[in-house]
Amino acid sequence: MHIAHSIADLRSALAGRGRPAFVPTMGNLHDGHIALVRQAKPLGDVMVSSIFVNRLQFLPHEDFDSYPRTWEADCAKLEAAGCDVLFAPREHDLYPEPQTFKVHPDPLLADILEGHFRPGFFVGVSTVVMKLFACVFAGGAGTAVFGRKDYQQLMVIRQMARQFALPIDIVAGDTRRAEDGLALSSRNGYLSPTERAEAVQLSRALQALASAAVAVGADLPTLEAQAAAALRARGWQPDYLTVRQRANLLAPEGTPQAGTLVALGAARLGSTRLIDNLEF
Ligand SMILES: Nc1ncnc2c1ncn2[C@@H]1O[C@H](COP(=O)(O)OP(=O)(O)OP(=O)(O)O)[C@@H](O)[C@H]1O
Ligand SMILES: CC(C)(CO)[C@@H](O)C(=O)[O-]
Ligand code: BAL
Repeated sequence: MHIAHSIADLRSALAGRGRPAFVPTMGNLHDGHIALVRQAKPLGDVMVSSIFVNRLQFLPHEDFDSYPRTWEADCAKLEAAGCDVLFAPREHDLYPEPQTFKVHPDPLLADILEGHFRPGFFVGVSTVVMKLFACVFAGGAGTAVFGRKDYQQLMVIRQMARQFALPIDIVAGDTRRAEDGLALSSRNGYLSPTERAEAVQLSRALQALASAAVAVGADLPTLEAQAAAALRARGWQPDYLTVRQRANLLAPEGTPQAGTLVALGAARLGSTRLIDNLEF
């Protein structure tokens, strides 16, 4: 596996290697990331991953400084999974001057849910992903794989690729879970043992919300409030638990078609903020 820290080194490592299949990450890799790498590998001629903790997508009070950085273990996992080129720029390699040009996604999609509770988050994500794409796909077309766990992020990136006519196929990877059902996430490492045992309740709450939502005469706002109250009673601080249309993340209107909805949730357990979702 070739490790490139600079854009110039990345481009020379990729020159003449064909179409990249790309998996961007913030490192501290777990089996969810590695599943994306394995899924991406046959989708291109050269498998590229990136590790970059992107300051632009963190609010000042968030965990940019404490975000887990596990460089040696990450390299070993990527190499074992068949990654050909790892792009790991330092901050000044990717942002040699202040990034004043930014990608501003559609507020209808990006200022709700995650974007409401993390203002500016999707500007930071879209900007860095556009820049990573410019670095990795300099030679032309390819494929990039993103996890469904970050459901809204996947939708924002898809819309960005479509509206900018980027020659990049955006492919979704399923959410990998621990045995108890907790979605794997780098931030799970912040949980105490007691919190870790409790953490699966977020996905259970989404399952219960989804089941209740399909009952005849279900009143979604009431069910959503009840789902949040049930988590609050267990010691969580929910940001949202909600049922939305998969197509646009807006609230469903009328009687939705089967298989068009998604339950999404974000909640804090102690100081750890977790997200999850369930299509139904
Ligand atoms: N459990 C998972 N299964 C599949 N893909 C995942 C999973 N968790 C994260 N991903 C995907 O991996 C890519 C990189 O995500 P990231 O490095 O932020 O990991 P993360 O575990 O989600 O971290 P965080 O805890 O910071 O949200 C994203 O496309 C994300 O959706
Ligand atoms: C896509 C991404 C690598 C951009 O920093 C990040 O948001 C992530 O890891 O999901
Ligand atoms: N997993 C998406 C990146 C973030 O939470 O900052």
